[in-house]
Amino acid sequence: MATKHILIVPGDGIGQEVTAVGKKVLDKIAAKFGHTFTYDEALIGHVAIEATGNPLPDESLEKMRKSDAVLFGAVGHPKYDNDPSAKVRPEQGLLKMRKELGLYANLRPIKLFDELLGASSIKPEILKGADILFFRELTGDIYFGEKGRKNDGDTAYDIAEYSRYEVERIARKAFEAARTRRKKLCSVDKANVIETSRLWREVVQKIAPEYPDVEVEHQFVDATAMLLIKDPRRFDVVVTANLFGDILTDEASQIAGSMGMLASASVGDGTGVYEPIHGSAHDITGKGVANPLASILSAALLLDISFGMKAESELVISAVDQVLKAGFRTRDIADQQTPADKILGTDAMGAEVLKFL
Ligand SMILES: NC(=O)C1=CN([C@@H]2O[C@H](COP(=O)(O)OP(=O)(O)OC[C@H]3O[C@@H](n4cnc5c(N)ncnc54)[C@H](O)[C@@H]3O)[C@@H](O)[C@H]2O)C=CC1
Ligand SMILES: CC(C)CC(=O)C(=O)O
Ligand SMILES: [Mg+2]
Repeated sequence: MATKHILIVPGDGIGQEVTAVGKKVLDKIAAKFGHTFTYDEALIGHVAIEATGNPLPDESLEKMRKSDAVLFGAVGHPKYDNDPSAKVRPEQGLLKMRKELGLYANLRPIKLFDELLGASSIKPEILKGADILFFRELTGDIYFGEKGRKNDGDTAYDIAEYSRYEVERIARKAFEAARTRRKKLCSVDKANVIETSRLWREVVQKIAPEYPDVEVEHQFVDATAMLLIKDPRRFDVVVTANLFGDILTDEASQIAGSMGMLASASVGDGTGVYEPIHGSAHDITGKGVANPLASILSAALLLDISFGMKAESELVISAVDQVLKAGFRTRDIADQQTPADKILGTDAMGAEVLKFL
């Protein structure tokens, strides 16, 4: 029995809707296992800009630092997406949170629940058994380098930068994880063109002999985008830079059936942040149809990684599995065969998961 303090940071759009469900799952787990989870909430993103003018107020950051773990939703608002001139933006809050908390490793498990074989647009025989763990570097690359305009605003630039140290620490995490899985590591870069990628490959090649039990391959990012769809089962652990990891994992979400299925853990030097890989999804915000399973599975990662509560985490994953086996679906993972009465909204899906906890 443990006492833990969890910060709930729903953010914007469907972040609000799905994080509320993730919190209910944590509550139920605490009650079932006799743990005491205390909670607080903090602002980030558009809601924080509206309230304070700042996408990540100091107060939110302080609360994050003092918590044992953070359950985060998403940031983003249509108002900014189509206004390239906006200087203060919700996404700045997210990037600052990652940088300030030293969250350099973003683990994105691509796990296909068997019941969802039909939900993907990829053929079931190609998909069955796919199980990939992405390590996306999260505090470097083009997202954090100097950016700006010159020539009276007619030319824009973003600088991508990686140090040897930054590459090595994420690569080591990926090697360690591969050791506990199928012992295969694919390092993804664009070393045929990009200098940061050449450093990336050099570092991975240099430390690889320290992990002789792990089979390493290097792939270019463009080929990887193709191979993920052609033969997803060829991958075990994948390690890559921030931008490539962002794009490839949205693509890989189709292996799991939907963006609404993919959870992630952002970890590093300080408090771990657990977050769906999806954004604030303006197109479905407020409709009550968002899939809460990514937030629920993020809560499962939180229990496992930040609290060392393996049994609790496994129970959450098994509850999701049972709900899918019982035939319940949110709209994004329903297919032609799903009866209308099995297609649930966000809260109803959450309620079904709670029944199995
Ligand atoms: N981690 C974060 O906070 C992220 C924030 N964003 C922000 O989110 C906003 C929207 O960006 P988009 O490119 O539309 O990406 P998105 O991930 O929000 O949505 C992409 C598509 O997936 C669907 N989708 C996403 N999550 C879902 C769920 N749980 N259940 C059912 N369907 C789901 C959406 O309806 C949409 O059609 C932007 O402002 C963007 O900057 C985008 C990605 C990540
Ligand atoms: C604002 C973006 C960096 C968020 C995103 O797309 C992600 O983290 O996956
Ligand atoms: Mg993304």
